Amino acid sequence: MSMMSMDERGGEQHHFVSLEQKMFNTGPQATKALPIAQSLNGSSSGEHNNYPINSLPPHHQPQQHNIVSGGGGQATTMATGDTGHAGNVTYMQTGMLNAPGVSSHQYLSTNHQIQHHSTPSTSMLQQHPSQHQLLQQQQNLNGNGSTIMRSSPTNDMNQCLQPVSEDSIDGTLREFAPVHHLQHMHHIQQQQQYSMQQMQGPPTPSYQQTQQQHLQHLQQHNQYQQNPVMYTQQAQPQNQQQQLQNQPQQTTSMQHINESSNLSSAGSISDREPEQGGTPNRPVAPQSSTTTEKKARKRRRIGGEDGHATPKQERKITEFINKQHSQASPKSRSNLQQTGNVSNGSNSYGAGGNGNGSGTSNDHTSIAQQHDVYWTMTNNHRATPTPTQQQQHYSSSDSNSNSNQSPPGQRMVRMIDEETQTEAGTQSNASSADEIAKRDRVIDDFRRQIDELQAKFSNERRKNEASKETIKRLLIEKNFIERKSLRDKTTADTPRIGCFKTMRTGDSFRDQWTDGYAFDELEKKQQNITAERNEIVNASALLKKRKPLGIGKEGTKRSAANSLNLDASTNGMQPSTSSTANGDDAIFRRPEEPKEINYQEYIELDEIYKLRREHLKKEEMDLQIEREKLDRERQLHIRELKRASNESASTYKDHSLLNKRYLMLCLLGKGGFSEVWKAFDIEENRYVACKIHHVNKDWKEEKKANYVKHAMREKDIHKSLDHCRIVKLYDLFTIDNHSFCTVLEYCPGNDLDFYLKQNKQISEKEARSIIMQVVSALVYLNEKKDPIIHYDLKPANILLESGNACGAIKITDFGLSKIMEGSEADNDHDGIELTSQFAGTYWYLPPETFIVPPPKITCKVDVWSIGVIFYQCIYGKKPFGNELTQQKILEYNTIINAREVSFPAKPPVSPVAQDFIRRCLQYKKEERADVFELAKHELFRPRGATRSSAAGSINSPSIPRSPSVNREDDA
Ligand SMILES: Nc1ncnc2c1ncn2[C@@H]1O[C@H](COP(=O)(O)OP(=O)(O)OP(=O)(O)O)[C@@H](O)[C@H]1O
Repeated sequence: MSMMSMDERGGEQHHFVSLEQKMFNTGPQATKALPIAQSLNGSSSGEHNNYPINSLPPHHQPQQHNIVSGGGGQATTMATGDTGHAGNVTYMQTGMLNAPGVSSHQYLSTNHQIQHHSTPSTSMLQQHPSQHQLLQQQQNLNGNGSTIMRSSPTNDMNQCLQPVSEDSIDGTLREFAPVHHLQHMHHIQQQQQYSMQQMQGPPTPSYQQTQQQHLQHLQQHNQYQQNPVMYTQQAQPQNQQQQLQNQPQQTTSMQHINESSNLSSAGSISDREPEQGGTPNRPVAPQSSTTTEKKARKRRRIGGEDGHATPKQERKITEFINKQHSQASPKSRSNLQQTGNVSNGSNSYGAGGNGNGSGTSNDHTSIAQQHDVYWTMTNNHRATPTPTQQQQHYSSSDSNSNSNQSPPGQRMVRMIDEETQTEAGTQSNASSADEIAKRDRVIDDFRRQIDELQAKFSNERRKNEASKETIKRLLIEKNFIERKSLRDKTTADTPRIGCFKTMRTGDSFRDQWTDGYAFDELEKKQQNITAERNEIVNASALLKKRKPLGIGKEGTKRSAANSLNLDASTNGMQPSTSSTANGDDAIFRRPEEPKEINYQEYIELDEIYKLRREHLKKEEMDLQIEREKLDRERQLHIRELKRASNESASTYKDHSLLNKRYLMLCLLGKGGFSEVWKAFDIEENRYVACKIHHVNKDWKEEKKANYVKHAMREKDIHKSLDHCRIVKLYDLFTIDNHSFCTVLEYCPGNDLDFYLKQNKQISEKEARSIIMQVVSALVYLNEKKDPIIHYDLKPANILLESGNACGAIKITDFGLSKIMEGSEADNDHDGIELTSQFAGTYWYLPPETFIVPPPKITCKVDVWSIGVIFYQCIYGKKPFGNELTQQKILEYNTIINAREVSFPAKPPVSPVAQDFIRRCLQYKKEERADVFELAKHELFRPRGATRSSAAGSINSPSIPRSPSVNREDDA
């Protein structure tokens, strides 16, 4: 029965409530049962006194299973039925047993009563006390009565998971269970008969027989309890054989069972009954409502109409498995895990039981809920049970006593009777047995599939975990190698490039940079060049003095004479001096009179000096390049020294795994209150940049709160952004009380600031490419419903993916960004309040942000920043306050006075680029271009597009185009 029909069957439930009431209304006989069982268990509470239930074979335990595993009798009480037999007598009993203060032994006692009641010749109510005596005797005979009779709650939980309801999808169990059940019931019956005799006279030999049989039976049960799997496996082949190979025998056997004890049907009936409509008076259609067919129907629901599982059905089973596994008691869960077959129930009795009702895990809850309701109702009725109700309850468990029942009980009896008849009809139907066998095979197939999937899944999970571990290990290994090579390189470079040395300055010690030998070498080279240049200058001057007179006019006349005066020792570079024999002359040497050189010699020397000068110039240029290169190396070297120093001082240096997934690899950089780590996300298998924000412990609470507020706002803004030119924010998590981490898309390469420091300036083309991408990102930010002002656009926040100016860029750091919410955005001249004046980087902020009090700001703040960045890229310096510090900029009101931008003559820059810069750096924000205007600027017009169309467009360039300065791509 579906959950729906369960709900719809409120009346039926009520019916069982009535039965429950009856059960409580047992009169003196019934009340005797409780103390008896309690005394057996030595417990007064009776909560877990499972005296009889433990002595029952597993197939007797659906009710008990429900009782115990329900943990209060709620959730799993109805676990037996994928058909949700709310109208099941068993459920009713179970529900009752779940009640506080009502123990399972009560149920069992009652159950036994039911069995006795089924014997027409005996009155159950009379027999009950003697039954208890018999059982006590039985315990004594066993000598192990306590073990058999009592069980811990945990055992009960295990038993719960071991199944055994009539709904079991394991046909074998189905066959096995009733036999065992019947045998047991039969023994009890015999015992009861004997007890009757005993009251009349001494024990008879038949009692001995009975006792022996019962002993055997109890042993059998013990065997099952000790090892349900083995027990089941032993039982299974016989039953399978019966099913698959010898259908007639099976039928006979079943008939025999029914003949030998009609009690056998009690258990089955209780489960099947609701399938017949839940109304006892409803006529039973023999063909359609046979037990086997109902079983088959249940299986069909589990296995599919055609006997093949659909994915959905498979999933359902899996769900059940998972759910059941999660519902199982810790002990039983561990048992299941130990088997390595959590959800598989195909091989063992117990497991089969677990698989029982596998398609109904979802139903369990609802059934349990119903049960809950039921139990509430039951409790309400407990106070006023009536004898009739009790009678009805007993009747409901007895399939053969319908003829003797009072009208309310008769309904149930009739139901049971119909069920019994149906079963008999079923047993004679060989084709149904075939069907069952077929279904069983299908179910086995499903179980195998589930096994395989489970195995596959756990295997994949294991592999996945192993892969993660391997990736982590390899990354760490690689990182160790990289760190070592970086360290080695730094160490090797240090003497050449330089290092920080701790120097004393006044009272304090400071790290001071000391250049390495490469700089000394460069200096020496420079000195040599300078000396050589001086020599050439002097020699050239002398040569001019010795210039043959005739040159030009009478050069040829003197050339011959001068040629003799050349001093070989000076190699034509120095004016020659010669000493005379005179000692005075030797001491006070007088420069000799320059000897005359001939015209030819003069020309040659002059040529040589010129060439040498040119050569020196080239050498000096090379030296300059070398120096610049060395400067860059020094920058990198210093950066690496600082980075390595910060890295080794960081708490995350030992490859910390943050948030269980981010493996810290190397420190990328350290900002004011943050450090950015290159990390690997082992969940997503990608590199990320983890920006760890540290809140200073010594800060006042207000400052801390403000910092966190900003960070959270940054996160909120940033997380909503998705644009290829904007670094993505993946995650944010707290690390401890003073730090949290934002996880960003990793951008290999440097930021533009570092690149510009390295290269001073870049070509207009490269700069244009970068600016075009930045504008594209800004357009995106401005097209949002609530536009966003970045407010901190600067080269340091433009990341170069390829590490140079030729590739893609991404903008980052939304720490100062602002949302222009609602209507504010609509009014271009209005804007939003500037709440964080003087935050940001002053060289890149527009004049309005320095005015006190500040006017409202708009997205044109970012437009100004773009103008400054573009200018800096192509001219290698900032347009305003280039040489000043932030402090000085404030002091001198540099930006407030930045009314007009001027362009250096060099390098030559196209007027379009200059116009673009002018449009950005308009002093008044009202006259400044907005982002959309910039996006349409002629600067970004593709090559080949006609200028004429653009000339009169929105840009209306304020400067006429100079024919001499063209854009590079005009050519
Ligand atoms: N997503 C990223 N991918 C790669 N490197 C990054 C990323 N974000 C930042 N970095 C690098 O990390 C370093 C530090 O970044 P951070 O933003 O903290 O620097 P900062 O701007 O100097 O600090 P602050 O945020 O205090 O202004 C920089 O070198 C930057 O290039």
